[in-house]
Amino acid sequence: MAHSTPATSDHLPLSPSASNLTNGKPLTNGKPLTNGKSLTNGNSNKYNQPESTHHHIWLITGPAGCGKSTVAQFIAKTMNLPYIEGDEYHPTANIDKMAKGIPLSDADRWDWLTNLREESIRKIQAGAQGVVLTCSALKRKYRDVIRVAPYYSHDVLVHFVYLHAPEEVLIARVGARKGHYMGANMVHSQCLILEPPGKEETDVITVDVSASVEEVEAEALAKIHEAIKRELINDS
Ligand SMILES: Nc1ncnc2c1ncn2[C@@H]1O[C@H](COP(=O)(O)OP(=O)(O)O)[C@@H](O)[C@H]1O
Ligand SMILES: O=C(O)[C@H](O)[C@@H](O)[C@H](O)[C@H](O)COP(=O)(O)O
Repeated sequence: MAHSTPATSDHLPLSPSASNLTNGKPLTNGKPLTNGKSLTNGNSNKYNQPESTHHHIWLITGPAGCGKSTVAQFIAKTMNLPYIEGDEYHPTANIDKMAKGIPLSDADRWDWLTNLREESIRKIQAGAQGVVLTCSALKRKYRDVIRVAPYYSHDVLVHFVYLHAPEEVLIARVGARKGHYMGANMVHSQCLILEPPGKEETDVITVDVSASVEEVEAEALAKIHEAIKRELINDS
């Protein structure tokens, strides 16, 4: 994937950079994608979710080993939505760095984050009802990069599903995972910079992932359904 010169670490990349998929143009002209029609039709619809008039970015977030990929694949499959694996969008330089145990800097992350936002919007514009995206999004300013998605595509709602567990649980899970560039030695650096979402971040659903995979998946799905129902109430 081609990447432009990274944005500097002291500003948020609110505008698309040269590498963005839209050539710097907003992805919509401010028109809702649905013309006000419902995107789904009750719980038995093909999306397996409550009726919604919005498109969604469901960002599954948290440090390495918290279960982002595991939970995201389940949610995407259950809700019949495309899955964007954030790890696949890192430039080689980032992967090489992480594989050597060197934490990424803010500057290393900006283009990655904007690309994830762009790819999410592109999939929605191509017809997806929503997307399920994995990204550690450890700091609030990283989450804010995704939060500006509605600026480019007005009816998109961004939700974060924040998976958390004690550091020792994360270290054990990353240590047991095979074939991933991220070593267990990286978990501590991630926990050091982690800014857990505060109460003011009202678009965040929090799930304790100390429980079994099945329990965590069920809780995340139930909380997503509740969030969609809350939207319906707010819209009415
Ligand atoms: N709730 C859970 N209980 C036990 N093991 C889990 C749980 N969730 C994920 N795992 C395992 O932990 C490891 C890390 O999960 P993964 O989904 O790759 O996390 P992330 O994408 O956040 O780094 C994987 O080997 C996965 O099978
Ligand atoms: O599965 C994992 O182990 C993580 O998702 C991991 O790959 C990593 O956290 C980011 O992709 C790197 O970015 P950050 O340093 O911003 O977390």
